[in-house]
Amino acid sequence: MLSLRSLSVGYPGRRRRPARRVLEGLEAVARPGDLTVLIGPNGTGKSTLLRTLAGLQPALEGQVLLDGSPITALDEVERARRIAVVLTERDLPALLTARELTGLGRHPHTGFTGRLTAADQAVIDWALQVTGAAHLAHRPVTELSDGERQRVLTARALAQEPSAILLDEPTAFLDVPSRVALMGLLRRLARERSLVVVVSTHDLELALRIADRIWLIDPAGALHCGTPEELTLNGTIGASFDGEELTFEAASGVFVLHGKGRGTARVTADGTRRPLLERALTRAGWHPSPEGPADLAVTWTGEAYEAVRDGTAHRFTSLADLTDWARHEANR
Ligand SMILES: Nc1ncnc2c1ncn2[C@@H]1O[C@H](COP(=O)(O)OP(=O)(O)OP(=O)(O)O)[C@@H](O)[C@H]1O
Repeated sequence: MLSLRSLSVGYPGRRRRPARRVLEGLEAVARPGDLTVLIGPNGTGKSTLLRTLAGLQPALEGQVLLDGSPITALDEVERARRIAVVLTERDLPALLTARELTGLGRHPHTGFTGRLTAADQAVIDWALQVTGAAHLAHRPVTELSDGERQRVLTARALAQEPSAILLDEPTAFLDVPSRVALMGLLRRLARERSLVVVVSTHDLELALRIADRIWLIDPAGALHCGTPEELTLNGTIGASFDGEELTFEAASGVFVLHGKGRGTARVTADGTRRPLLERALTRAGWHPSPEGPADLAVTWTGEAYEAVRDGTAHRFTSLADLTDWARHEANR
């Protein structure tokens, strides 16, 4: 269990530079077996918090406890055995291959000689395999793409076989299927190995779908903890991320952009055509209104789209023509 007790994080003052207190009075718990996802707008302090949890920078106040012991009481080797961290590093040691870099994760376990046993090699193979980096094993790390490097850094953390793993935006450079796969892997590892996993991301939609627990830092610096559904239902997600032109729609779990001059649109269509039509009309500047009167009614007849606006019917055989027209009408 990783616990935050009255924790304040930030940067101490130096010479003429005043101290910068980024977050204060944090109370939270990340349980083994859970995927805990840290979200929050830019600059709210996610990286600062993760670095503090990893012991890479001192807390300004309060404590971080791992299984009840303050992390400041652990010596460096013990801390490296128990906590792995994946930061958004770009400067990696030159001349190392991806496999050698992953092997560095074994160092806290290899003792004085640093020699890797067959068991260590097996862990390294496993870590490269599960992160989808096995094919990169012999490539120099300095020649990897951003996404490839991210996989290898994650492999290094797994090779450490820690009890807690902290990752700062590990999905940032990954393509969409790989993002989902990595988050899925982290959740599986949390469950199977009873690991504490705390991962930050800007991918709110994925976070809300996959996290067991969310830690949300709001723009005022308060930390909210709960399941994705709790934080959605109590309005915390909306209050933190909604903007003038963007709303988080709880039911669909996606952000919706709304334009100016929007009216309501009712869609009649079967199957997946209906939500797709609603999405296309939303993009065109209309607000879907499943029931009741609407400014625009669109019906899929089986052959064409019939749109009724101000008592006049218009017929479109293609969705592109319908949305072009709807966009024009929305701005009329
Ligand atoms: N070395 C530093 N010294 C002083 N202030 C810093 C330092 N590093 C970051 N900050 C400030 O601390 C605040 C939090 O930064 P942090 O990088 O933790 O935010 P974040 O939530 O991870 O942001 P992002 O989503 O953009 O990655 C920001 O205002 C940032 O300017």
